[in-house]
Amino acid sequence: MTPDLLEQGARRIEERMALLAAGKNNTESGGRNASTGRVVESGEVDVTHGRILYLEDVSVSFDGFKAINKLSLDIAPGELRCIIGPNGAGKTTMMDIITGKTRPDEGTVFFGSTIDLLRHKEAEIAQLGIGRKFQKPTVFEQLTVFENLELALKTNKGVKSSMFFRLDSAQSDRLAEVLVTIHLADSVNRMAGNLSHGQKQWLEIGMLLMQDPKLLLLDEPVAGMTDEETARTAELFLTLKGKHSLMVVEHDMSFIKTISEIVTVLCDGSVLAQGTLDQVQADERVIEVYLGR
Ligand SMILES: Nc1ncnc2c1ncn2[C@@H]1O[C@H](COP(=O)(O)OP(=O)(O)OP(=O)(O)O)[C@@H](O)[C@H]1O
Repeated sequence: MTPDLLEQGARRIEERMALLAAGKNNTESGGRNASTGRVVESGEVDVTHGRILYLEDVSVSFDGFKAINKLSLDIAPGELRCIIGPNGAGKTTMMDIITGKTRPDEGTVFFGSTIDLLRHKEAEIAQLGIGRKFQKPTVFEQLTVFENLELALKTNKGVKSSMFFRLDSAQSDRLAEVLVTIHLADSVNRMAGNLSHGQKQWLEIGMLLMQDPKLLLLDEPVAGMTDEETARTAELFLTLKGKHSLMVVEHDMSFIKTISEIVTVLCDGSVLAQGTLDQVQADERVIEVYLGR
């Protein structure tokens, strides 16, 4: 993502924060900025409207039960958005819809302003630059940290080209950079199976980073981590913010407090509240359904 686009994203977040500070809790997906008319190169996501992800009036039912109900939200380029909400609120289903695993019954889901995600299959969406990390780490335990990261570059390649795959110098540089980012530079030759739970989570995030995703969806990334690992994960996410857009679903409020700018509260498949953590924590409706009295 170019500094130009990141600046636009940052501006959009600042505008949102100013709105929120003024007490205008914007839970709608409206408020589109006028296009700057910037020319978008092929392979790049068009964020000239200040959005990398845009959902409008999305609904899906399972056996007549509305798991997602007219859900609208959008995310700015480079933003780190936290999503909270009670069990069954629809957080995972929302990620399933964004990544093409579940098709909604109705609604709009756009990546940037030109890519209609509902027209793409799951594998294509990953290739477009949306990476997803599930709650449980799924690294290759019998391979080293290095091999896991190297493997992440081979995915989506044919068997033959995978066999003869060699890192070029740009890829080697990227791998070295990712190792530092995920705090595993000292563990490059360790078997992934011997890493701690937190380190496995970081390695899996590193595998996603090897593909340089524009948007990362992270489902309960600090569940099961020690306090120290959680603190380092917060550091990691704050490093990623700006370079990537992140959507983080988490129940750990102290973690959310460390990393959050805007927090979206989902309930019954739609946005119940949105704002800074202090704002949503003070919202009676959020206290009622999620945070408890
Ligand atoms: N494939 C499915 N078939 C039937 N019901 C489903 C399916 N997927 C999700 N649901 C239901 O939709 C609702 C939303 O589930 P979802 O997993 O998205 O919630 P969540 O907010 O991620 O919850 P949690 O915090 O517990 O992970 C739940 O009531 C769930 O049982």
